[in-house]
Amino acid sequence: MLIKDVVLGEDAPKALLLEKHKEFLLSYGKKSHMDYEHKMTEYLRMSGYYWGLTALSLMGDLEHAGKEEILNFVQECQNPCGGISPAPGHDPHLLYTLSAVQILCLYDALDILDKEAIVKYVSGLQQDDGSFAGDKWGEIDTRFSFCALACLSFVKRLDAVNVDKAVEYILQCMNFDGGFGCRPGSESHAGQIYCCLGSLDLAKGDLLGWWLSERQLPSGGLNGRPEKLPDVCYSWWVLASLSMLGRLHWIDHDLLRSFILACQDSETGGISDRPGDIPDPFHTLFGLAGLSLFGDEHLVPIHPVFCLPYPVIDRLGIQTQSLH
Ligand SMILES: COc1ccc(S(=O)(=O)N2Cc3cc(-c4ccc(C=O)o4)ccc3N(Cc3cncn3C)C[C@H]2Cc2ccc(O)cc2)cc1
Ligand SMILES: [Zn+2]
Repeated sequence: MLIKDVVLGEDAPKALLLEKHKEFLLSYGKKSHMDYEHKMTEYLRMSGYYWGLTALSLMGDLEHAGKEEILNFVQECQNPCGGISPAPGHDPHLLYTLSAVQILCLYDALDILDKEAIVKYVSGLQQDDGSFAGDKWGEIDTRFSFCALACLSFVKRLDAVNVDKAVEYILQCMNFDGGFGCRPGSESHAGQIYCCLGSLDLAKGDLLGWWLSERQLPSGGLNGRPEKLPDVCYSWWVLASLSMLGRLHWIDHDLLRSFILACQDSETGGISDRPGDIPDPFHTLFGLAGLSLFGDEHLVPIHPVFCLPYPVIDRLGIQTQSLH
């Protein structure tokens, strides 16, 4: 059977180009040609900051990013309803509320936001069936369950929502193949698995561990679903999920490491989804995060549920259920 995969070129990077990635992230958005891309990614700006800043934090370089400017940006994006927008003038959404909270955790600056307002916004998005809408427009997705429960965990207010109903709903999204989808009956996807496991933070199961380990291809890369091409960001979704399941060793670390290293851009720095593609902060974070989960000696260890460096989680004194 033909397996969809890529081939790692002989000239692909074999070492982690840390300094290049720091340059890539610190200069991202400063270049003139960024005007168009900058405008076109305004709708995800808050998440873009989270991805870039967390990647820098993994490389121990957060202090070189403009803290004051970023904290002001976050404050500008909080709405009276308590929700946070991706950029000033955009609607608040759970995705960007989580990104903002994660950014503030990185800087130990949660206090600059109205926490009660955030709690009210997040709890107000839970539906009768336990699911969460992403914003006032009502799209339901297990990604938003994760955003809600992670946000409330950071501010230690999980009591503000019906966690049992949230878990009950997520379990309804578990498929026959052990995976999870966006809503009951939706196809299994590694990203949703990450979100559901993170939300549940309880589920175990060889069936799911097996489905996840089956994501590794001969190139060493991981795909998000059977028959799909490998992609660096699945290194995170799959590995973080396996880490939560206590089955991280079910993936060949060396093979995946060589795939991630091959996805680095040795010219500009940054990591792309597959070898030879354009790098971006999103894949740079999740490539580094995958290596961090493997315990790369050059990277700060990352928490598999909160996707933030362990020192940040430890400093916040947040306990997550020990899964193994
Ligand atoms: C360039 O095309 C996209 C497509 C989807 C998105 S997204 O916001 O819905 N999103 C995150 C994402 C971000 C980027 C990206 C480029 C530049 C930057 C600056 O910070 O970030 C690129 C891709 C991307 N995707 C799409 C993707 C990645 N790998 C395969 N695909 C199809 C993921 C997508 C969904 C998402 C995942 C995690 C998350 O925390 C938020 C959103 C963004 C740009
Ligand atoms: Zn990707």
